[in-house]
Amino acid sequence: MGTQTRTYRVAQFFRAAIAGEKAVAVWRLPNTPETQACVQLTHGFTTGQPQLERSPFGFLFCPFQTAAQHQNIFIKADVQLVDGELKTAADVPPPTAADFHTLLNAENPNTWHRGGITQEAHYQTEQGFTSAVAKAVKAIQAEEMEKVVLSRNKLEALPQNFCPVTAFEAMAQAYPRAFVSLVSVPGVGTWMGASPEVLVSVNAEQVFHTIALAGTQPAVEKVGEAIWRQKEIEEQAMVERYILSCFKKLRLREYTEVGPRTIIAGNLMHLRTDFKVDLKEVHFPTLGTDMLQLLHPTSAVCGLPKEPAHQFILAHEGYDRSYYSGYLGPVGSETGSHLFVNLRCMELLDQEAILYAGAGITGESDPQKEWQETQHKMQTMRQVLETLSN
Ligand SMILES: C=C(O[C@@H]1C=C(C(=O)O)C=C[C@H]1O)C(=O)O
Repeated sequence: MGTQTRTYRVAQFFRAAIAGEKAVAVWRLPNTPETQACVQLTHGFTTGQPQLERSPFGFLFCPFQTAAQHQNIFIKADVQLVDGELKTAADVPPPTAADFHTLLNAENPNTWHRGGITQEAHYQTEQGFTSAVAKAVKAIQAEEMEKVVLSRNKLEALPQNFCPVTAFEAMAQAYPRAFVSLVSVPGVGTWMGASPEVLVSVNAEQVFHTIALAGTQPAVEKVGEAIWRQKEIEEQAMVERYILSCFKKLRLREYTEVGPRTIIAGNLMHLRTDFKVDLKEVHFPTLGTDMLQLLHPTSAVCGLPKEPAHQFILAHEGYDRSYYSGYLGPVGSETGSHLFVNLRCMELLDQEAILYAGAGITGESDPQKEWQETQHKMQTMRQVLETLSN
């Protein structure tokens, strides 16, 4: 009986990767039961602008804005865990694979990779956030831009004996419709989240998919009874328009558009419109890569027009978004590439987590309500931490 036929738990896989100083990703796609994981056995996981079509199987993890300390990361799936079984990529040298097997069979500690020395983090206060929102409203009323997404971060204590894989499992159970992930990269850090937002996805049948997601309110029992104000309707329509402008830039005219519909994301509801393109029909095999380049950061996390909104964020947000509102997900897999916006997420420090959330600001925004909205969005991760401390 060889080690290949043994089955492993996700926690074993994750802990072996951490003990071996390797980059590792664990994820579960929306509305699917399987948890998948991959580890890269070599170093050198920074990458340039992603090329989805030519990519080997792996996991992308990209920041809001690339900088020296926040680079695009690609975790090549040297070894993957599927239904408890290991699959090793053909190009992995046998001694390298054997070293990882040795680690897998050892008792490894419950820990995770930490980020660099950039953790002189600033945390946005209620006063700081609401005054940035008030400034944004003025700038929008002065027609300097139409919309800007302002966000903030918050430090929360981790429960005693916190285990990231147990937290991942709790998230996966609590949020079946979300993209649930746990990513840990040496020198970069450890992030986990339950994202409601597809950025770019191209499935095995070559169908491209993206969504316009915006507008937020606490979830009601019956989605059909949701009532949306003009502010949210317009805010979401801006995201739609932005996606359509990207299609136009690529001279793409054949797509399907469904929505906006009300969807539930944890304790919240959003408005969502789905756009799909059959890449075989339109003969546009690189649409995924091209749209990724044009879309990120979308007006759901940055604003409209993109440039002035981006500049406003850098000037007034008052902290470093790092990988929050970047994007992440598997690429080059048997089922295609599925990238999501890194939202409803947190970054793990030693004893604490940094939670992140933002809200779309328009000319009608009320600073206090926008602060409440970020509180509600942070609840997605806070609930997971609460479940684990009980
Ligand atoms: C910015 C976030 O969410 C985004 C902003 C939304 C909004 O402004 O209503 C809604 C969904 C997301 O596209 C976040 O969760 O931090």
